[in-house]
Amino acid sequence: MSVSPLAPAARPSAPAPPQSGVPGTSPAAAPAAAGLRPRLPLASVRGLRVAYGDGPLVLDGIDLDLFPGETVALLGSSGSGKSTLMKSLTGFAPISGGTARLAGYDLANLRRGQLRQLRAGVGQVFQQFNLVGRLSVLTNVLTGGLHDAGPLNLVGGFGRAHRSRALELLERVGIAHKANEPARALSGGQQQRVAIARALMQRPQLIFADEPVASLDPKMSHQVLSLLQEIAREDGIPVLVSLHVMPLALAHSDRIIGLRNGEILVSAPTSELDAAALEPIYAHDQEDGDADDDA
Ligand SMILES: Nc1ncnc2c1ncn2[C@@H]1O[C@H](COP(=O)(O)OP(=O)(O)OP(=O)(O)O)[C@@H](O)[C@H]1O
Repeated sequence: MSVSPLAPAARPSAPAPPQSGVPGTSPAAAPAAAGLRPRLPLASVRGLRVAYGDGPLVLDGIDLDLFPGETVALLGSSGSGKSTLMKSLTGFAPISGGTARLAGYDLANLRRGQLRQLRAGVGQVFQQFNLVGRLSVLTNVLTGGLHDAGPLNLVGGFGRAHRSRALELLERVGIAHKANEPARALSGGQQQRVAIARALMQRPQLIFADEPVASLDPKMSHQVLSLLQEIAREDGIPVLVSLHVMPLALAHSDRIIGLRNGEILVSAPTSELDAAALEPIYAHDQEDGDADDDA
C-alpha cells in the first residue's frame, strides 16, 4: 500500500459523538467554512493508552478528533501527556491500547515507509524553533519542501518554483525582508515565524505546535498564536497547539482539551470556557503552590 501524504484512507470511521468532559459536553465549534460538506476528522484517537517501556500509563483512554479549520489548544501541567499525545499522532509514541488515526490510517498498522509518507503531511512547530542558525531564513524555509524537492535538488539547489513559494510564505508570515539573513540573527518571535513558514512549505494537512510560544514574551506569543489560528482558518487545516498559559489558550483557540495525569478532564469549545472552568486541570499544582497560569 502506498500512502501519499495524508491522502485519505478508505473512509475514516465516522466522527464520534462529542467528547464529554468537565465542564462542557458540546460539539467542537464548527469551522466557518465547513458549510454542508461532511465533517470528517483529519486526526482521530479513540481509547488511546500510551506507556513508555514498563512504565505507568502516561495517556489513559484519550478520545480526540481534529477537524479542518479548527485550532485546538492542549492544556495540562508538566508531565500530563501533551507532547505524548502529539507524538502518538505521528507514530513516535508507543501505543499500548486504543487507536490513533491520521487521515483515516491507523498508525499502528503502517510500515516505516508509509509512516514517513504520512508524516510529510504534518507540519511541526517546536518551542526551540529548530532552525539551522547559520543558514539563511530562506534556506531554512526551503528545507520544509525537501520531501518533494527530489534528490537532484539536494545537490543542485532548490528550483525556482520552490524558492518563489518559500518567499511567498515568508511574506505571509511577515518576515520576507529577513529572507537572506542567517536565522540566528532573528529574534525568537521572528524565528518562530520562519519555523511556521517552513512547516507550511510542506503543504501540511495538519499542524502540531508543541509549546510554540514557551520561549517568547507575551506580545510575541499573541502574535504567533494569532498567526497559527489564522492559518488554520484560511487553509482549512487543524492546528493542535500545546500551551502552558491559560489566557493564551482562551484567546487563540476554538476548542480546549485539558489533560490531567494522562486523562482528559476538560473538552469544550473555548467560547464556553473561562479561567475558572480550566482551573481543575491544575488543581493539584495549586495545592503545591506552583501553578503556572499567568500570562
Ligand atoms: N521517551 C520517554 N520515555 C519515558 N518516559 C517518557 C518519555 N517521554 C515522556 N515520558 C513521560 O511521560 C509523561 C508525559 O510526558 P509528556 O512530555 O508527554 O508531558 P507534557 O504534558 O508534554 O509535559 P511538558 O509540559 O513538561 O512538556 C511524563 O511523566 C514523562 O516523564
